[in-house]
Amino acid sequence: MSVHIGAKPGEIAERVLLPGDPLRAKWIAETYLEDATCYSTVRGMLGFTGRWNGVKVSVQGSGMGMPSASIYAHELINEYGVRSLIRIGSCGALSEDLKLRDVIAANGSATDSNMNRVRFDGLIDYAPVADFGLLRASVENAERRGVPMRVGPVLAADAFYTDRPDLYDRLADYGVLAVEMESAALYTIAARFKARALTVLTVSDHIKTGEKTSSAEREQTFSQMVEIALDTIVA
Ligand SMILES: O=P(O)(O)O[C@H]1O[C@H](CO)[C@@H](O)[C@H]1O
Ligand SMILES: O=c1cc[nH]c(=O)[nH]1
Repeated sequence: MSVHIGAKPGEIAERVLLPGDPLRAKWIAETYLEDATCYSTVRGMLGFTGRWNGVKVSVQGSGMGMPSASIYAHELINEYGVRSLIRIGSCGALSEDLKLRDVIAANGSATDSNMNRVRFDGLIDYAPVADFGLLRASVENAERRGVPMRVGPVLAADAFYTDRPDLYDRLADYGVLAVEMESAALYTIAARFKARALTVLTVSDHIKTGEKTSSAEREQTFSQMVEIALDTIVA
């Protein structure tokens, strides 16, 4: 077991889905995975392993924000040998032409986090990007399922409640689709340790219109995103 994950060696698959919400992990395990078992309850950040289309897959809660998600990505890759990670999260739409429940694949991730400035001594603005193979497979799987998934950059923000909504407008002008809180750290850690990562998101709220889904809907109803991610992680 690692410090933050209570699994024994071999209990976690090489392919992992990462919802921020541990109860979304539980719902996915119970709804989609065959023979799912819970391998970790450490800090309530639940993790499960089962099979999707006969292939071993794990689903691990990663918490909210880049410090939390970084811990899970680091330990999964370095202590459990995980090779492919797909974050499946909720996000706030910045782009006017997105609506509630639209699905997005994040090909790149802008961020206001200081983590990569520390990594590169403030000398480089590192560009965290998705693994191209996973991204391409997710597009193919979305098309096969008839889901009109958008592909584009997102913002990984440190703060959920921002004092700078003007920056969201500026980012939208530059084609940034939505805001969430983990993708930049996931892409960076996967690159550093030679793993593959992708982020697929569902629009849970719209920053411009104020429309929003409930917390129960965010936990248990974003099924198109989950199905695309499952098809992609086993591809
Ligand atoms: O729904 P999840 O995966 O937690 O993702 C989004 O929701 C949380 C904020 O409500 C942040 O973690 C953000 O990235
Ligand atoms: O990080 C997030 C997630 C969902 N909605 C937001 O506005 N921000």
